[in-house]
Amino acid sequence: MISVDEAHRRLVEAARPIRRTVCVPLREAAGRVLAEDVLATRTQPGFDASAMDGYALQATDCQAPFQPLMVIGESAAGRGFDGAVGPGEAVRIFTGAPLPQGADAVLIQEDAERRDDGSLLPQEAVTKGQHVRPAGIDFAAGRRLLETGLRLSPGAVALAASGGHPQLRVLDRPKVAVLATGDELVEPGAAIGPSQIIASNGYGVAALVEAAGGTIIDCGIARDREDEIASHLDRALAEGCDCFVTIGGASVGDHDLIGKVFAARKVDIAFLKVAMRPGKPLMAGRIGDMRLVGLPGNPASSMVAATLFLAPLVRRLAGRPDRPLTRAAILGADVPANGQRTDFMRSLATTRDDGTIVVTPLPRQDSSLLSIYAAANALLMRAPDAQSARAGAPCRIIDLA
Ligand SMILES: Nc1nc2c(c(=O)[nH]1)N[C@H]1C(S)=C(S)[C@@H](COP(=O)(O)OP(=O)(O)OC[C@H]3O[C@@H](n4cnc5c(N)ncnc54)[C@H](O)[C@@H]3O)O[C@H]1N2
Ligand code: MOO
Repeated sequence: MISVDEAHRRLVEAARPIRRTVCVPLREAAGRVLAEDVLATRTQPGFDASAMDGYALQATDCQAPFQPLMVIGESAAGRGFDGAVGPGEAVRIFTGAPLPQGADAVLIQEDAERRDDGSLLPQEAVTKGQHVRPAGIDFAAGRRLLETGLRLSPGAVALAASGGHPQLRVLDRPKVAVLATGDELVEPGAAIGPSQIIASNGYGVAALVEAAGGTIIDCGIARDREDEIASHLDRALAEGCDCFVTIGGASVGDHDLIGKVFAARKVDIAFLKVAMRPGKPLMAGRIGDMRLVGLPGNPASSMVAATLFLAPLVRRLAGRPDRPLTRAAILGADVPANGQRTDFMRSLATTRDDGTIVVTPLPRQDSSLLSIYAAANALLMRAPDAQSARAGAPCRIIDLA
């Protein structure tokens, strides 16, 4: 049995992003990871542009004592003025419109008096370049706008659009096959016999995988037969899955077959047990590039192990940056001394006005209780052999939301 940290090193920290890439339209690009640099195909703005509504003119014509200027035309966004602005002249201009030739500044309309004869009398002086956005002030053609490996934010997507890209090449989503195992399992909504239960864990695990950037291949439910489980594994391998996840059958009972299947398929084992509660019977390994994760069957065990290991693994494979797993909090209640395994207690965390997070374990910690797991918004992490601790003591939590 190895520690949580060592298991994390072997499974998560050893993983590298997958190499498959796909092209996606911009509308689907947010949140994806760029697979190549994005260069500007154009200069932005492509022309000197007005930053304000007002009048384009020559700054030397807009100094006290002010003289009237003749307004010779208009430049609007999308429809520039064709002529040139000479001495004693001005052009009505709007935000985003091209600065006409000859002009070198914009007088905002609040500082301009239009007279009955149509001429313009400035009320304030302007400096050369005032309220003008020079061509290329945002970026020039050829500039690298976004770098390979970046996770695309909404702003980055907009920048790619402005750079002239209708689609982007991004990393493919890691393909994660999920197989529930157990003779007792039926799908939700199906007829359920005596001594059967509903296969619920896969739904929670799939949601975690998808939130981490993976895509799910739902293998359904396998009976407790080695050959049946192994054939799902073989198919996942043949389909080029990046990860094959089993649920249940990871422990030591006669019908717990995942270890046997791993052995039969010569899985390169990373670990077979982790010193944690819940989730001790957690297995991991690889065959070639495909990672295998055997999650324990108890619902809270499955979800805790998937939160701690599978989701960060998928983030890694997806090329997303790692996130710190834990954060600081204080205890909202006294807690007893811990045993030898790292304990992850299903808990409620609340944030005080001063930002302090206060965490209180829920009253029942049995790993079969999904009602408790779903009510929790955090896991209180207790180190192996931790002493009992009083309310108010510092601690670490893992967010579940
Ligand atoms: N003698 C020992 N017995 C057990 C040990 C041990 O060390 N020695 N470990 C216990 C721990 S800890 C856990 S956790 C469980 C996990 O064992 P398995 O991974 O083999 O899980 P199963 O036996 O297949 O199932 C356990 C439990 O969970 C239910 N289950 C299974 N799959 C699903 C699913 N997809 N959705 C909902 N519920 C599921 C299953 O019906 C069982 O009730 O082993 C302990 N035993
Ligand atoms: O750790 Mo099991 O995962 O205690 O229920």
